[in-house]
Amino acid sequence: MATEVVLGTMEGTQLLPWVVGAITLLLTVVTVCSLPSLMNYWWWWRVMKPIPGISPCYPFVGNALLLEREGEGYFEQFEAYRKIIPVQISAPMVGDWTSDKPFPLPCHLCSTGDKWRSRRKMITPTFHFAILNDFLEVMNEQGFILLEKLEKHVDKEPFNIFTDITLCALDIICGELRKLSICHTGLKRVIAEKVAELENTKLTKYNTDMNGEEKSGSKKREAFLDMLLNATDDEGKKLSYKDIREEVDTFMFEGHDTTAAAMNWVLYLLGCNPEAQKKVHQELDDVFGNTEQPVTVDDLKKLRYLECVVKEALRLFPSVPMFARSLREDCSIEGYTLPKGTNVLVLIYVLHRDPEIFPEPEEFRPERFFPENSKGRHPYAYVPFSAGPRNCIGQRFAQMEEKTLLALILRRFWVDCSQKPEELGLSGELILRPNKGIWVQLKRRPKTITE
Ligand code: HEM
Repeated sequence: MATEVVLGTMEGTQLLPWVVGAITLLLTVVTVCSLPSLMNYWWWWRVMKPIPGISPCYPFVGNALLLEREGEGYFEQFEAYRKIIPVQISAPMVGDWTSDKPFPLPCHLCSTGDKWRSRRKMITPTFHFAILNDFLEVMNEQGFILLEKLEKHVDKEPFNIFTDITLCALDIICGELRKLSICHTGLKRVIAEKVAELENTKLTKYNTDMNGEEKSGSKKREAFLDMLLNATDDEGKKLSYKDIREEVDTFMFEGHDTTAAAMNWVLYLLGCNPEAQKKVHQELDDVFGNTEQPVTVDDLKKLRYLECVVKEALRLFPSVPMFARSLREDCSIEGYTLPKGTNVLVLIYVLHRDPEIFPEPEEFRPERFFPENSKGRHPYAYVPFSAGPRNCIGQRFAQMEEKTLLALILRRFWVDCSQKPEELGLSGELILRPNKGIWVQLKRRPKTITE
């Protein structure tokens, strides 16, 4: 027994140097491997340190955990700093997705470099004026369906209008795709059917042309999907199934949530500001008289006050309240240098509340956007659709949809809203929306004749 204990101790003593050696080696490898990151972090820390911000901010721990993460509080905390505020998670060692690496989700919105450039070029014609005008028909169609849904609320209790508007926006952007949004197998089948349909159309067109017949006067309305199927890059290459699926996902997401939120905010703001609503009604009466005809492109051009209302609502409640960029070169803001590679968040919500540019920023004043009042305003002081080459590709589509649906709704109804700002449940996520909905009361406008 005593011999066994002595032998065991000797084996343990012989193993000890191996264990110590292995641990030392491991620590050396870890230190050498993390040295570049540590040096980089130290350098970053030194450069960012002079910028006043949320304190305390400890190395590696950062200060992001001190941020208010909910709704209005999230944005309000930034207003105190106004121009620039450094936030460290434990940057730059984590979360560096906006640089050269693609975002983990495959979509146009999140793609970078050559993929984004090529996609953007292919898709841009889809948003051409002439094509957008075709969408006006869909917007009117869906708008009238929405009006019928709203009819049952006239002269009744306040109700949450948010879902009705959102579903209408969804129907406009994707028509038959709506039912397939979460089912990619279904989408694949629709794409295959569309490809076959397209080939058929080409064949029919060829036969017709060969027979010297006149082209049919009724131009078939193209849906987004048809346009994506026809899009080609510089070398004439078409998008693959996977590419189309990615783009459909992007349009479904970007193309309805944003406009739906924006229209809801307009109804909320007009419901709380009867004087502005009266001006909208006056304009609608001037343009449409007593009729309920579908809205035309010419009508839209005449709705100038409504356009200012839409702009002012997007100032106060920008559907996309912030966006991120990675700096390609060093940048100087307010005398502080932000080094190349820094990830920055542009807080549109805060930018649009700068009292030097928009006096009494919390007030809803569509007149701010009258041409005479916008003169001299910095072009980047108001950027609900972002700016530069990565700005919103759907801006004109969104403005057309907003004005059309709002004209249809407000032509027929008077909107009342007594919801207080604190009852909105503002959520500062990717899209700025009221978590508790928009509660309005509808009254029929006396002048309109329902068809
Ligand atoms: C009121 C409505 C809308 C607002 C406020 C809005 C706002 C924005 C903003 C701020 C961006 C830049 C985001 C970023 O850089 O991270 C953006 C990008 C984009 N938007 Fe919109 N959007 C609206 C409607 C639409 C619609 C209707 C569509 C499509 C039908 C659309 C499609 C896109 C796409 C594809 C991008 C990415 C562009 C690119 O990176 O090349 N948006 N939008």
